Amino acid sequence: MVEERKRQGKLIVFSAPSGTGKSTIAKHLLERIPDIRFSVSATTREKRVGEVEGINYYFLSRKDFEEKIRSGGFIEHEFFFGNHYGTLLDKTREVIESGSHLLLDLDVKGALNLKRLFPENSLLIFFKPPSMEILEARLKGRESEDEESLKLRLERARLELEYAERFDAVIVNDNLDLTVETVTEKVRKFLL
Ligand SMILES: Nc1ncnc2c1ncn2[C@@H]1O[C@H](COP(=O)(O)OP(=O)(O)OP(=O)(O)O)[C@@H](O)[C@H]1O
Ligand SMILES: Nc1nc2c(ncn2[C@@H]2O[C@H](COP(=O)(O)O)[C@@H](O)[C@H]2O)c(=O)[nH]1
Repeated sequence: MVEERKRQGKLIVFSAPSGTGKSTIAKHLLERIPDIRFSVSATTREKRVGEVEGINYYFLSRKDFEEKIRSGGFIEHEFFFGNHYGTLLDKTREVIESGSHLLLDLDVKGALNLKRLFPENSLLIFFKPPSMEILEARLKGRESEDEESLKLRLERARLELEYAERFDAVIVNDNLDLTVETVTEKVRKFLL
């Protein structure tokens, strides 16, 4: 008897300058397509008010994160804003081998590295803010950053925007409802 191989899940990657709206859009997409799971990354940054271990991130000490890098525990990892961020190998494997799809929220370098590892099985979506002024207002409105962190994030935003054209799709996140509609349609097509 020929054993049928289980279909592997696909990877959807969101990237955008910090504060553009990735997490907000992700929340809506996950409500609309239940077959997608959110990839919980590991980070060494401080937990924000309201964030929950294992839901938003796995919050690791710098020592533990660096130990995990050495033992090959990450598919990809990057260091920016003074902290490590990384996608856990075992969690990712578990989800895609179960046949569920995975939504990842990664910086531009992490996203492009993932594309190299999964060229056929990944869709990279880049979100642009309508303008730098609106991006700054969104970051300030979130009340999550101090002056220094705000400055770092806006500086990095300019650099990240230069990577947009390397992505499979680029969407300006102006009107949230419209963005969610557009993304949902693109993702549904990709998952067919
Ligand atoms: N289309 C939109 N119009 C107005 N405000 C928005 C829109 N999308 C997101 N926001 C708001 O902008 C702020 C930043 O959004 P969010 O936290 O989702 O960004 P992010 O890209 O995930 O940031 P980070 O990369 O730092 O996690 C939030 O307060 C969110 O409510
Ligand atoms: N390369 C990776 N980038 C990641 C990962 N997890 C999150 N991120 C990116 O970090 C920034 C900042 O996040 P914040 O929670 O501190 O605001 C954000 O733009 C994410 O896209 C990861 O595992 N790898």
